[in-house]
Amino acid sequence: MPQLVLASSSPRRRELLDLVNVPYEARKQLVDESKMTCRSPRAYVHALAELKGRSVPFSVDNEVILSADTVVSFEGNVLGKPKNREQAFQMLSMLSGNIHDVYTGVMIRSSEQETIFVEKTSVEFWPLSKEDINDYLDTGDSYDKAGAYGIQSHGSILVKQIKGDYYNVVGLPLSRVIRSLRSYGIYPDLSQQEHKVTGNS
Ligand SMILES: Cc1cn([C@H]2C[C@H](O)[C@@H](COP(=O)(O)OP(=O)(O)OP(=O)(O)O)O2)c(=O)[nH]c1=O
Repeated sequence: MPQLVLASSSPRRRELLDLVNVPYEARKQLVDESKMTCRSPRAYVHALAELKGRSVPFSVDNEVILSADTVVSFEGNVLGKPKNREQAFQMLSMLSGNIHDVYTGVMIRSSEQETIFVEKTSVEFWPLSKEDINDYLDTGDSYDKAGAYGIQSHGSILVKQIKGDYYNVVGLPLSRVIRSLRSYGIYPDLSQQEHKVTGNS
């Protein structure tokens, strides 16, 4: 049986694989993202996903390595994680009332085959006042996330609508990843899902 290795320290990417019960082992990748030169967002996440994927060696024969990189792109600016509150404020001010794109690059590789793709989701923010932004920054949710927000947490309040895969914004385009993993012999264990029925009785 092929073994999936998630080359990532992102808690979000782990949670997303857990959501569909894909068994994996997480292994930290050690790529220095600050050394990357800026290019188009699509080329950037493609190159970083590949660098991260190749930085984790196979430790046994039947491993399948999965890596990813996510950025926010707005009017030619590629936004990664903010370094401090001031930068986070600038990013959110830029995104306020506008539509931006979130790109995630994904690499899947085994000793026999490789897949790399990039998924894009468009996100529209509500117009945000300085107070809205400062209230959000006070939550501390911004700092480890591209574009300085987390759509899955307090940042959901900032978002008016999205077009594309929601999970792509959170860091892994889940349905496309799961579909690609099939060709590597890796499948979600859907029998483990709990079925909870709620309602009036
Ligand atoms: C836009 C957005 C990004 N993010 C996160 C996903 C990614 O973890 C992070 C972007 O940083 P990445 O460099 O893609 O990933 P990472 O450094 O967290 O983890 P690793 O490289 O080890 O895999 O931003 C959210 O969680 N929610 C959002 O709404």
